[in-house]
Amino acid sequence: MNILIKNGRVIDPATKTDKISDLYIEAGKIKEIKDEITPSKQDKVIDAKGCYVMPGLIDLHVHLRDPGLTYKEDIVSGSKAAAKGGFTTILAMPNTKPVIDCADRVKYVHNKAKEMAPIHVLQIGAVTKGQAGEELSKIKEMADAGIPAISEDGKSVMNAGLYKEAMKIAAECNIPVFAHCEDKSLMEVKGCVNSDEYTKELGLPGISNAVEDVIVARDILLAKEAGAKLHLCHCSTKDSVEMIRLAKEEGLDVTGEVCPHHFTLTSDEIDKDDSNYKMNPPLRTKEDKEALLEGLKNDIIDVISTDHAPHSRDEKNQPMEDAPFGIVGLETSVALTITELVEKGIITPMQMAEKMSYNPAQVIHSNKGTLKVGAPADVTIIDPEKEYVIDSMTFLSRGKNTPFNGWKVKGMVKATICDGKIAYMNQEAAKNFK
Ligand SMILES: NC(=O)N[C@@H](CC(=O)O)C(=O)O
Ligand SMILES: [Zn+2]
Ligand SMILES: [Zn+2]
Repeated sequence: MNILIKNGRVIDPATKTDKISDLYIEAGKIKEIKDEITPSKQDKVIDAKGCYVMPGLIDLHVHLRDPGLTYKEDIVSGSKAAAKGGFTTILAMPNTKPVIDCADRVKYVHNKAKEMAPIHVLQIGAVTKGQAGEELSKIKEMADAGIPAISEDGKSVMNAGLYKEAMKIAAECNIPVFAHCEDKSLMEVKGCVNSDEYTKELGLPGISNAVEDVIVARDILLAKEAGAKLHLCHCSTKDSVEMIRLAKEEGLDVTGEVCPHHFTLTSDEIDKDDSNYKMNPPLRTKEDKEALLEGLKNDIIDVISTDHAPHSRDEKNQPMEDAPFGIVGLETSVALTITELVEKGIITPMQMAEKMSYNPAQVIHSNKGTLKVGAPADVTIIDPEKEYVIDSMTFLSRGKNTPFNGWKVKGMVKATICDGKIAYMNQEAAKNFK
């Protein structure tokens, strides 16, 4: 099937293109971008007037919960939710049951995804066996099986010597290390929200900035000595941003990601009785959020990822202290990025394409994230003017745990095309789809 996308605003960071054009997809590849392309009879035509046409979005940080925790999500439900959210590639974190720490488990995810997912799913390998922090997992074997990165996400590897060994192996395999930065020994017992005046008033135990910051500092120093490429997950504090700035200034191979909830909400907006405001790291102060926004604006922060962390209703339906950390994000990320960042003039649409597609591709040394002629036809079409109200009941994800239910937002995914095939098409858009 050949697809002609008409009259869209084609935004491609790789070629520095930002122009109203037609884009033609043939045999799964980008064939041509021109002012005006005339469709032949058998072509599918998508009217993209008023829409961004971006390289397919890439989410470096997703929890698919498969294997073992599929009551929360699985590869099929998660990848369908991702396609609806505009993503053509997602990276799955290895904190499943069992943990993904050997090649066979990587292959299980890749094979199931190839068979059943509408988009590309890449499985990340754990740093240590069973994420127990004691013995390294089979990193080389997993690298041969195609992992794009290693990560202990959900926790930090507290044994710095062991972590440095892992970093050296990752460097040899030419894959990055994705770091979840958290020193649990620094947080209050049952810490569940940021440590500040407001949460103290609420009587909730806290997680201070240092819980994150000391490990960010450590991991940058370890990566420097190990010669590894380090990607810092879900940065939430102002000092994280500052340390990434310094690392970059020094020429280290360090990148940072921020999640929509951290650039949208602050700790003083937490509803004490709603654990959908509980995630790790926690919502921080206005000062931290400002630093994240500044980091996004001046490109210290390279990547916007979701940290999509689905949990069941029963699990989340517990008091703040007892509920698990995490919220879903695949189906709200584009709207929050447009509403909070693009509309407010913090980043340009070009920067949005960089942080949600081109830069994530660069982090994992992928040739995706571009609309160059000849590239695989992974394309996302977004209507930035479309206003709607977020309704978690319409999510394709099994997880409905979001603090953004009922929020009025702007920016809707119209279509997601993966390898030249329609992975998702918005109902309304489908009506005009010839
Ligand atoms: N972010 C979260 O709050 N939760 C994640 C773990 C993680 O990303 O650290 C999860 O797996 O549920
Ligand atoms: Zn994490
Ligand atoms: Zn995570």
